[in-house]
Amino acid sequence: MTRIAAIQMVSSHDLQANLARASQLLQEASASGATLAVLPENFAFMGHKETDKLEIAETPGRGLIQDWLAQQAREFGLWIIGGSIPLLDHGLKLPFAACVVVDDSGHEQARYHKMHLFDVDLPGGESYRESNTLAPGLNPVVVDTPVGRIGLSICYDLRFPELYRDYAATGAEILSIPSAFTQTTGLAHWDVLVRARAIENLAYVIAPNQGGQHSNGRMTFGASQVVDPWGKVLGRLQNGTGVVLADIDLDQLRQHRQSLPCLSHRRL
Ligand SMILES: NC(=O)CC(=O)C(=O)O
Repeated sequence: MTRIAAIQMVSSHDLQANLARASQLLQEASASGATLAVLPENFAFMGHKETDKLEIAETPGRGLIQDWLAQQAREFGLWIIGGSIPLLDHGLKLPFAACVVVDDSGHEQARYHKMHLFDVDLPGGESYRESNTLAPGLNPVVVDTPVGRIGLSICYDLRFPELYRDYAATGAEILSIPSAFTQTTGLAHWDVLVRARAIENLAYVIAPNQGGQHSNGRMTFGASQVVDPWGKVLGRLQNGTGVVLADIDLDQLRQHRQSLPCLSHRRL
């Protein structure tokens, strides 16, 4: 059994304040015995305008937020999945929303770019156009960690089950979904989608969310959670900042996959 932590935050436009709060929560996770912690989407920064993120964008492998991730991992002896930070690759006009995974020595082990961008007009009038300020990622990414094989994704990706099916087929045992789900869509869809991804893939899901009112006026849903392969919610936090802890038991996962082998019953 290995303990993991989903970190819930209410990030603002104050980068230093966000990193200081995240650090307290990572320390709490480590002191509670976690081996790996996942920070939510936009953990380091939620600007007033969508374009504000361009000001804090870093180049892959270099920058204040990536250095901070490495230092925190070393200090607390944690693997950290850094929900998302804007990373601008050479020659590109727009950054990726990148999920950077560092090991407990502070070395980067994987990097995933959010594949599905949140371009929506919701019935109540809320509109989002992530593709104005972000480039879409092209590839699924799995990473082997001391906790198990993890399939990486970010927020809106949650709505695309084929990504997680691909991860299950690649041997992923844990699905990581750091998010900043809106209050409106979270209320309607978050819990059911998170549990569905766990049940249909017989995988653990770790889904840390942003949860509260942000300095830009935006409301996010919270309800960060860890779900086991049978769909049981092992831990959940509705609002505000905090740490959700859960124990991963890969023997139990294998038993579930053996007794209900729907992953090998697929016909398409
Ligand atoms: N914020 C997102 O990327 C996605 C979201 O809120 C939703 O899918 O709903």
